[in-house]
Amino acid sequence: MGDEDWEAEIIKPHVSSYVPVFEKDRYSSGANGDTFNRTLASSSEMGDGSSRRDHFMRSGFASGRSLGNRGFSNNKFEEGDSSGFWRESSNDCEDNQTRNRGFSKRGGYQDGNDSEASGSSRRGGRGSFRGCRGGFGLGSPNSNYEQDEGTQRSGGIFGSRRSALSGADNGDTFQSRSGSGSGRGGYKGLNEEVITGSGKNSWKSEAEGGESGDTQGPKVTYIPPPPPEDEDSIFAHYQTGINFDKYDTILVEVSGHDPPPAILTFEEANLCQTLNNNIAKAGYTKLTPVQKYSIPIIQGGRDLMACAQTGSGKTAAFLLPILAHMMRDGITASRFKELQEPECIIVAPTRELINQIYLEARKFSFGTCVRAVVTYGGTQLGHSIRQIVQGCNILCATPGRLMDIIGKEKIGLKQVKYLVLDEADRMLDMGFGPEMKKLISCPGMPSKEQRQTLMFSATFPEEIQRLAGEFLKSNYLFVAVGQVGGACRDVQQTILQVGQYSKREKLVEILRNIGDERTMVFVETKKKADFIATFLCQEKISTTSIHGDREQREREQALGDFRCGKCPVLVATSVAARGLDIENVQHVINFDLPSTIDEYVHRIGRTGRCGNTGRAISFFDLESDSHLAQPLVKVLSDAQQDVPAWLEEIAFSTYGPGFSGNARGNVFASVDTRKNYHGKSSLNTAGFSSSQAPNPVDDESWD
Ligand SMILES: Nc1ncnc2c1ncn2[C@@H]1O[C@H](COP(=O)(O)OP(=O)(O)OP(=O)(O)O)[C@@H](O)[C@H]1O
Repeated sequence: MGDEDWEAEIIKPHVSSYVPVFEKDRYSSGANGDTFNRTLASSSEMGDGSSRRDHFMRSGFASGRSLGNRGFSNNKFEEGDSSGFWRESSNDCEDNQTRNRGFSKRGGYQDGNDSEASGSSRRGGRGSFRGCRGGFGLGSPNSNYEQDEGTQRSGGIFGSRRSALSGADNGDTFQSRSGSGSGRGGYKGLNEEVITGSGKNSWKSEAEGGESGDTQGPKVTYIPPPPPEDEDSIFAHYQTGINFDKYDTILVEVSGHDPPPAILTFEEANLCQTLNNNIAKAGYTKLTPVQKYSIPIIQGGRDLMACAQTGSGKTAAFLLPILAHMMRDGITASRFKELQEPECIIVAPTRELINQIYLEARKFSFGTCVRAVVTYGGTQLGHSIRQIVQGCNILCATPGRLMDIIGKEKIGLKQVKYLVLDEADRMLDMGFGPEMKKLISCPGMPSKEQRQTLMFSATFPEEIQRLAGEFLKSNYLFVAVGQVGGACRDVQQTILQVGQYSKREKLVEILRNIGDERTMVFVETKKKADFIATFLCQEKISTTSIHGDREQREREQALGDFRCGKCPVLVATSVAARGLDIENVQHVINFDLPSTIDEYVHRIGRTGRCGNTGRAISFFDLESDSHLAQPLVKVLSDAQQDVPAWLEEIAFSTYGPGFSGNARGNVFASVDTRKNYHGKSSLNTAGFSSSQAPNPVDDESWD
């Protein structure tokens, strides 16, 4: 049972997770088809037309909820028991030792139960971090420990995972977040809505619980700010980097029957004038490899699984051809209807990512009659519904919220022609796979033969590829740009051996050297995100944080402050690992390495995007990260990075003499698995792959 999960299970109705924006100036201190046409070409070869070779706290301060009863002692973070500092391997309950500690010397933090309203004017002692509701230390030892985001956290994974817990020895009450949710059974996207029962209207969730008030927790009232209306903001973009043209040298492999030829230019895509105008306004002059191959495939009506490195333009690779089709075929202009029937549904695992995709859809559909709408958890359902009923051709949604809206009969599926799974490996793993299966078997959803299904990611474990067959037509095409699951070569990767007790010191040292350059710091748990953000705040490094225990408003604020540079450091859990496209992120620091190599690839892909360069530094803890040595060596060598000798040694000693860092192990799907698949499968009993897929109980707040 992972730490994160316990946290997520606990409901505390009123206190939000408040994690601050720390500002310096604010404080004084498929198994189908066995014959394949394979096209292996580098885009540059395509480019010169010659040879497609055929074979191939706001200041303020972090959440007291997470650390409410913990604190500092002697100006140090307490470093727990045998489970070690912040490994928190047992669970969130913690033992008595680490609870109920306040700051014995530093102090200056708020009572963990301050409300948002009251917290804004509070000041701690030493640090003067204002604006907190919550805060570290000083939480009431008898308070319900931890807090849920509210009604959207209910139900367990695949039903009632646990009912109730009583806190270890200290009187804390641990409430299962299941409550009525677990009673209803069903599946939730972690920290998110509950999908329940069967049949019409059986998806109860935040919507019904929160908004109609018949179940647990407070209403979700957050209404996100409206998207920008002015053209400059809609088309704001950052520059491609010096390595953008090098994309052309990446090998591309297309497998499956009868793939259409790649296109080399936007003109060849034969898009309508409005789309071309929008592409130009977005600053796109040249296609990226994944776009060169995916656009004609999608325009040709084929299903697609596409794997391309982080930051290489996968979003436009599906949006542009879908929009082109819509324009060509003509769509019913959006108009008010109680039941909307979108032609396209796009799902992605996190709220911020789906919102980003929505903004891209809005940008490319600017000036057309196509209306995109976004809906995601943590926001008021009524608001989403009001947006939807005004017209919806493209619905961008997180899975839980999507099922809610369908259950409320605001969205009908009959007209769906395009179903897009972004971060598809994540969407099909144990966390979201069941929900996606429900989606495709919803009443009205056209069968896979009748719709076009498109999957995109930078990573595609083999098991997940096999599962995907259920969603895709048997003749789907597989596009692999570079090594499937490989890291972006524009990211300079450094692995440092840092023991858990030295990590904070090292982090500060690195951040001081970095100065004001934008940096994402990844940690493994929500609590630690708060903790490290606070620590950096103490060190007077302007920091904010994002994780699943923060309210949506706070998450968006944090992201906004990071994007605009107000807070150059963002401490994040894996909720921010995938898809987020933030300008000018020059560094990623893995304070903790993630549990899977795929997650590592996604995390470091927040930098080095679109031909820009970036740096990733990862702390490798010998005690806990040895299992990653082998895949790390492979990722590093595939991306032509230096591999430290010590890491190779660990990889070798862990995996024996057969291991070669350069050999293709079974770490990644190197190719379309249909070619390797001989009926073997490592699916678990639920029909979902257990390997590679993040363990949902350890998982972060995916929506
Ligand atoms: N052809 C292009 N020309 C210029 N910029 C582009 C082009 N295609 C995409 N971009 C820009 O590159 C950035 C990265 O694109 P995108 O977010 O779609 O990457 P991705 O492949 O989906 O990454 P990830 O795997 O992290 O989700 C975006 O800012 C996007 O606007």
